[in-house]
Amino acid sequence: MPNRIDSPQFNAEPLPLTGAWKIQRKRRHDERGSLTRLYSDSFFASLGWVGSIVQINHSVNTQAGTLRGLHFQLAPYSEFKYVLCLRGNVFDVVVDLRSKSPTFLQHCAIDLEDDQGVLIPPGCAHGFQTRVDGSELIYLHNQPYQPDAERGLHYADPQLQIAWPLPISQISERDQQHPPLASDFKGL
Ligand SMILES: Cc1cn([C@H]2C[C@H](O)[C@@H](COP(=O)(O)OP(=O)(O)O[C@H]3O[C@H](C)C(=O)[C@H](O)[C@H]3O)O2)c(=O)[nH]c1=O
Repeated sequence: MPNRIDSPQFNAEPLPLTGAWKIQRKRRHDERGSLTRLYSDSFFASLGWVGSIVQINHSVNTQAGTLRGLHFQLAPYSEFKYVLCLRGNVFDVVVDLRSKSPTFLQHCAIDLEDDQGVLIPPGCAHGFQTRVDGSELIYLHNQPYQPDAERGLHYADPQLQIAWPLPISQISERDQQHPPLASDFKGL
């Protein structure tokens, strides 16, 4: 497992799932306010990111306890996803669905607050639960949104055993209805 990677604008720590990183943005303060860099192709290429940024999404979540996910896209639209927290605090979960991965079907959960983010490699599902009202995330994707290629895991799937921190306050109909993983699920 590579060690942490540092630059003047970021530092990145490897997560237990190969190719996933927790990223800390370094905020430059001065008397006017502050500046942070959200992304740079050289730094993210050093973490394994491939291709250009094809799409950027902004997720605004009114209530604490809101749960979104767990979502992933099937090949050929499986994607690198860089999820960064702009406001608030979220319990962020990445599930390894890569059939050949030593951490297949394992997940890692990390808290993200402002100036923190997570880089998620292709073949992983992503979801989060907000810990505070008004939590906002920005997503950078290296593949376009393809609804026909999108799939979901159920947040309470017994094969995943994810310990969500709060009672769920808001969740979409669709996210409540994802089927459980088949007991012989072979992965992606
Ligand atoms: C993701 C996406 C959605 N949409 C449309 C589809 C729906 O009409 C509406 C809300 O979509 P959805 O309920 O899928 O949004 P989230 O539940 O926040 O999904 C996201 O949250 C989880 C945690 C993720 O990791 C994914 O990036 C993403 O799937 O926006 C678009 O038009 N473009 C898009 O890229």
